Amino acid sequence: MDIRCTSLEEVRQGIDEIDRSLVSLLAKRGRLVTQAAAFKKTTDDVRAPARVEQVIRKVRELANEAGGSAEVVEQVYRAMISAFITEELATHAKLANAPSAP
Ligand SMILES: O=C(O)C(=O)C[C@]1(C(=O)O)C=C[C@@H](O)C=C1
Repeated sequence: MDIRCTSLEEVRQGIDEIDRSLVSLLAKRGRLVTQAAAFKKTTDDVRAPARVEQVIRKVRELANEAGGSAEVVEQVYRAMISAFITEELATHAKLANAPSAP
């Protein structure tokens, strides 16, 4: 059960606390996405549109189960994955240009 806030300050304290957790989880997710680049051959593999749609379907379900907005969660996830794809493409390009081990 969510705590009922009695002031805007209390609301913002709650939001700040959640942001701390979210940013930490985003950093952790980012490190996993970076590792994914090493397992992919082409830039199409990096973009993996079918996987993106699978993730979106899943997080919409999770949002509904949690009593949140599936629309908001989808928008947030599409923006987030787009940023991670940019980062993963950069990692993929670096790996492709790196000299291979003897
Ligand atoms: O699942 C992958 O293959 C990933 O690289 C992760 C991820 C994601 O952020 O969820 C990122 C890039 C792809 O477009 C698909 C999904």
